[in-house]
Amino acid sequence: MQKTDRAKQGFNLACFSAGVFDLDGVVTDTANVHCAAWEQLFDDYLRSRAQAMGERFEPFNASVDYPRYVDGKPRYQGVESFLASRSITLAYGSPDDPPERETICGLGNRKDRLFRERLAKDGVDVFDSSVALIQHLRDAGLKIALVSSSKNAAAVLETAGLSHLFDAHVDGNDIERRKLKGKPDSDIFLLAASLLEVSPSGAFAVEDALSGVEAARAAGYALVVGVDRADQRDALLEHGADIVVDDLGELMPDSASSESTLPNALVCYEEIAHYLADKRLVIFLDYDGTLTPIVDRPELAVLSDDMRETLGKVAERFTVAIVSGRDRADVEQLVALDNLIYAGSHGFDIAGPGGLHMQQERAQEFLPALDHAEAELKQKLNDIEGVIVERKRYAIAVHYRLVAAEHLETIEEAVAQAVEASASMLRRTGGKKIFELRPTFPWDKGKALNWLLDALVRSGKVEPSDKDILPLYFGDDETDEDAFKVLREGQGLGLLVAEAPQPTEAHYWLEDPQAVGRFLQRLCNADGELP
Ligand SMILES: O=P(O)(O)OC[C@H]1O[C@H](O[C@H]2O[C@H](CO)[C@@H](O)[C@H](O)[C@H]2O)[C@H](O)[C@@H](O)[C@@H]1O
Repeated sequence: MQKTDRAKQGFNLACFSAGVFDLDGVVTDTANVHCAAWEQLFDDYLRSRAQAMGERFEPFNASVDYPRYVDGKPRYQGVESFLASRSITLAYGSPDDPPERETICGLGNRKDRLFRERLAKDGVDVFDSSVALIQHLRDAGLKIALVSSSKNAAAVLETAGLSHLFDAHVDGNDIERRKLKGKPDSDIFLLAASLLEVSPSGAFAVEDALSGVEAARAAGYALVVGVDRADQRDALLEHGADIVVDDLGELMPDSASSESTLPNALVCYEEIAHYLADKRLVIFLDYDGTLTPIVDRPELAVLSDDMRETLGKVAERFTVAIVSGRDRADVEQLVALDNLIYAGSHGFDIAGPGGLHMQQERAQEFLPALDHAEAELKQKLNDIEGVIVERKRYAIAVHYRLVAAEHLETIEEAVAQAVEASASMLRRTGGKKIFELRPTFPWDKGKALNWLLDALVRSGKVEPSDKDILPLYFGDDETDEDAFKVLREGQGLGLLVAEAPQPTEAHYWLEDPQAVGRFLQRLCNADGELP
């Protein structure tokens, strides 16, 4: 599925009370006009300086210097920051300095003259999809503010005929008048929220500049949307964006499907956190596809150091159980944290701190059937390139991710025959490019989750005191649906990890393991009671 569809289906900005939009590069296509003006200013200046000093002229690099030193910052701050990167120090001067004066303010004013000349010549191009989204959100009752470091923001809006879209403005003139700090400081985002009379924790912010997403994140906005106009998706995420889109049209709800879409857990974090506030959380996490991305071979699914650190922090605050289709010993070794509970083989084998232990006794009865099926499958599938027959204590996974499509039928047939030959001891289940043979004994991740909750209460590890115990289960695969179903029928929240919302028993979705990490970090960073 295309990235566009993914975002469109999952994020409902209308669930916030307000939104704050940057101008240049988000609403109007003026970031490139700014960039061109900066380039002209610095190239002229650096060239004449190099000539005067007999040095080599090294031009402004629009794709590196603009995002790093200038984009999103107030004019004089941008001049200072770029010149510092070239080890050039100039007197600050005064905002009244004429454009010809060699001061920070003089150069800033020169850039402004160049920008205005370009604007007068070329006019303002508008991102129609951004305007349509803002109009839609206004119609849905949201308050909308504009934040811009530019002193030209009002002029740009006026020229584009867009002033009516915003309930409040904060721009470069406010920064100067109120002595605010520019982006990446949080000042102007905090001011925008206060002008709208909302808390940043109930609002979202939209930015295309690295300094901008950083500023919005620092101000505590519930959701920071990065708009990637310059091929810098990863950098936007690193600087604080929760999600990144190429175009704001991706966030426009599709009237045909919006009612049936699953809400995104990061977008609705505040809503979830309020619900969790007076509960005692127990956190269940699947491994493959949830804590690690899906990769070609099982042994390559290695937990990142960041995720391990996050899990460690979560476990300091909440009870955490890893519930995996893998063998318990395997997943224990991959996660390598000793204060967690591990449930392996889809919950057939459970162990945790304080002597917690359970192995389905009846599972032993299925071992001969599994041994037999393993031998049969290995023998039949031996010649098919790419097949992996992964024997686990209480299951066999037949992986076909690396197999050419023409062999799939043969594999499926061999699996069906192995099930048939097991005389009702084994059943086939599915997963991500795997067929699994599992005992017909009625046990799955959902039943394991219930068993664990009871065991935790019995052992006193989780006290059913004044707070309700609330399980949160994160999973990405078919076998996790058993757990989601238990939560939907009882209490708790299921969070599906998937590229896009899909039919599920889960309550929310998260895009990938990185989003799971971000959600967990927010949970464990929340002060005192959640949120
Ligand atoms: O319950 P889980 O912890 O999610 O385990 C489910 C299966 O995960 C593994 O297979 C899956 O991940 C592999 C590595 O990314 C991938 O190559 C494979 O296609 C996926 O199905 C694991 O190997 C299985 O044993 C688990 O049952």
